[in-house]
Amino acid sequence: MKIQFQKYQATGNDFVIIDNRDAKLSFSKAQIETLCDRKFGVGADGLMLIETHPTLHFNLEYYNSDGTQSLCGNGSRAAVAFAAQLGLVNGKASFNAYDGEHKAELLPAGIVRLKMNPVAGVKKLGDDYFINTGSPHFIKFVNNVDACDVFEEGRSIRYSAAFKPGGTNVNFVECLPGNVINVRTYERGVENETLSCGTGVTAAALAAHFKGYTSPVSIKTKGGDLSVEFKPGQSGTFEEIFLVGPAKMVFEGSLEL
Ligand SMILES: N[C@@H](CCC[C@H](N)C(=O)O)C(=O)O
Repeated sequence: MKIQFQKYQATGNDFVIIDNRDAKLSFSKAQIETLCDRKFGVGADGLMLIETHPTLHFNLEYYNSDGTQSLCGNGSRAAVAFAAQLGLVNGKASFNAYDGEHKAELLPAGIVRLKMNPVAGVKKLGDDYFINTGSPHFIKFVNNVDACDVFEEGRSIRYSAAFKPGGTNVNFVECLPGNVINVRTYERGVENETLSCGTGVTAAALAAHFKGYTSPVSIKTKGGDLSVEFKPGQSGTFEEIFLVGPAKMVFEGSLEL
């Protein structure tokens, strides 16, 4: 079967996106792994299918490169840019994702401002935090993020007993002056460091709030810059959370599966 796809990147988190509005396609775990493989397939951190929704602009099915599903913040921003290119949305978008409904806005220069769902149940674990921003995130504050062994230390926390059975994504966060943080993330489901993780930088910005950082927090990642806006509520809750940053089409093609 020949499939048309587009490849997008959103601050270096990269995705294969397929228009599946005719609901003809479904993928096995093995097919997703091959498609996302950087030697045997197109190569991506995840696969996204854009599907129809009865009341919203579209339904988004997101798969990590190992075939598991969760909310992807950067993927959602890329999906909104893709939907605009399809002519499905114009300026503002509403869609359903793994954690429910989202709204987004397309801003000039390819910037997508994605509304995240409210956050509650923040856990402080010693000097670290665990925050679910649609996907689970462990936040570890460090003095020098460039010196971190993100793969080894991230993988060991991801598979630790405390987070079984689902596991967690792991973010290493360095606080910088001027309301800026620098974040590196080990991603569950990719099982490696990615260049940026949207739900991860969102969780990192919310955790930084407990250290005095205020909305909007500016975030540096290996894949580029993002910002996170939020309103803190009672007892460690947050609402009106927005993840803002670029998303760009890289190439399009077709593949045989
Ligand atoms: N890259 C994503 C996160 C994707 C989901 C995550 N790997 C998980 O399974 O929890 C993002 O930008 O949020």
